[in-house]
Amino acid sequence: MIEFDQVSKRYPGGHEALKQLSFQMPAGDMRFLTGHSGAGKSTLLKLIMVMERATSGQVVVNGHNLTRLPARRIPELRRRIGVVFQNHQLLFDRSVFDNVALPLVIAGYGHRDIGRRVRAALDKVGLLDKERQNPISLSGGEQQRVGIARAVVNKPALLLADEPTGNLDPQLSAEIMHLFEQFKQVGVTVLIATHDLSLIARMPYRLLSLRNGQLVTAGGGDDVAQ
Ligand SMILES: Nc1ncnc2c1ncn2[C@@H]1O[C@H](COP(=O)(O)OP(=O)(O)OP(=O)(O)O)[C@@H](O)[C@H]1O
Repeated sequence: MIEFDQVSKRYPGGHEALKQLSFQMPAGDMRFLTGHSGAGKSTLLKLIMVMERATSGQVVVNGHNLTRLPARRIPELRRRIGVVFQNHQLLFDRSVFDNVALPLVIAGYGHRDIGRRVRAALDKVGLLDKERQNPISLSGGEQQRVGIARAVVNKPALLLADEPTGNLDPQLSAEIMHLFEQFKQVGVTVLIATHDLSLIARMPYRLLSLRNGQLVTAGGGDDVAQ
C-alpha cells in the first residue's frame, strides 16, 4: 500500500527534511507517525499526497510509483486518499452537509448520490442530526468529526491525518482515535501523525518514529507501540 525506498527530501534552500527513509506499510494497517517538531512528519505525509516530491528514492502508493507519476494523474490519486488536518479547514459560511459534500461536488457526483454518501459519512461520525447546522455552532470535537466525515466521504482506501487531536482535550482525543480505529476495522489503511504519545501509548499499533528526518530504529525495528 505504502512503500518508501531510500527516500530523501531536500527543500529549496537546502534543508534535508527526510533522509534515506525506507519502510513498508501493508494495506489495512494502522500506524502512528511520531517525532519532535520539525522531524519530518508533515513532509512524509505530503510525499504520499504528492503535495511534495521526493528528491531521491522511490515512494509507491497503491501500486503507483509517485516519483514518476505525471502531474495530470495526481487528482485521481488524491481522490483515493482522505486527509484530516489539525485545524480541519472547514468552511464556516456553509452547512455541515455542504462541507462534507465538497469532495463529491468537485468529483462531479450527482445530487442523489451526494445526499446518500454525505449522510452515510455523517452517520459514521455520529453527526447525522447536525447536517443543517453551520460548523461554527459545533464544539471542537464535533468540528473535527465533520473534517473526518469529509475525508472519508469518497470512501478512500487510505486515510492520512496530521495532528488530528492537536486542539482537543484527552477525552475527545481518545474518541477521535477510536473513530480512526473503526475505519481501520473496515479495511481502510490509516496513518496518523501525532505528538500525543500518552494518547497512543495504550493503543496496539506500530509506530513510525522520526528524528531529524530519519527513522528511529533503536528500541525495536521500526518500533512496536506496546
Ligand atoms: N516548504 C518548505 N521549505 C523549506 N523547509 C521546509 C518546508 N516545509 C518544511 N520544511 C522544513 O523541513 C523540516 C521538517 O518539517 P515538517 O513540517 O515535515 O516537520 P513536522 O515533523 O511535521 O513538524 P511539526 O510537528 O512541527 O509539524 C523542518 O525543519 C521544516 O522547517
